[in-house]
Amino acid sequence: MPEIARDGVTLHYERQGPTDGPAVIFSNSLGTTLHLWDPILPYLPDHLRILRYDMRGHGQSEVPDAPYTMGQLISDAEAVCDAAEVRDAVFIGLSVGGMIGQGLAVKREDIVRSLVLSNTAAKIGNPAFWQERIDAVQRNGMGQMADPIVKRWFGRDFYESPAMAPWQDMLSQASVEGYCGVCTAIAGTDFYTPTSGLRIPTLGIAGSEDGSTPPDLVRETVDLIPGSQFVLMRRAGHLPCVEQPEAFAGHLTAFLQSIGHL
Ligand SMILES: O=C(O)CC1=CCC(=O)O1
Repeated sequence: MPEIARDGVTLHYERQGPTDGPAVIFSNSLGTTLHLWDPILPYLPDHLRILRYDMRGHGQSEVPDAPYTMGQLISDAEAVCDAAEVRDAVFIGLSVGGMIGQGLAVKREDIVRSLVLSNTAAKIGNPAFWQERIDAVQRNGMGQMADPIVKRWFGRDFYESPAMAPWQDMLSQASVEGYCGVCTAIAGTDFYTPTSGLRIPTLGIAGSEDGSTPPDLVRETVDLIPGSQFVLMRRAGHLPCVEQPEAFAGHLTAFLQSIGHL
């Protein structure tokens, strides 16, 4: 079970694929673990070198006391990439994972050669919105909050299907401390200026039914980066890699081909 310690916090990560394959890093969303990406793995090319990790406060990574900062989340991702000796990679980040990707791309050009920004933005919500979420989670616990949050994650068809249950369970099992710590990091992040300076190939992915980061918001962010591509996935919500894994992997693979990463 590979893990590293940074800043006194143990971070869990997993690797798949050949060590000499083209590298991709996956970074997941608030309240999820690295298993968020399980559904797309069977549809990706075999020779990719895949790195996934759990953010601090999530999955099998340690849960330090909240609050956390975006700088800490970015430095954690950087430390995982350094430990796994991953360079020249495509960073695929969903929601807060996409914020981490934007920050790491600014900080470490040697690690992030290209970005996939799925269901994310340079700024998500505002401090009052996130404080309300923190208060509600601290008052009610993750178990009670999982249903209203998951309702915002998925398009209607998926939300009403039995396939939704494991994802609601994942959220119910998240640590309140870790969840609230990351909410604070998101609340304090506005990457419009640094992201506007990025000059790397970028693909934006949005879901037509995403209530958390609607398509216009995703598009506004990827348009900050000249030459970026954008895909709208219809009938998908905030987690299209879960709802439509084959289509999501198809968009990803086509992008990797288009930038010569495959
Ligand atoms: O859980 C949500 O409300 C959606 C979300 C916002 C940032 C993130 O990572 O997930």
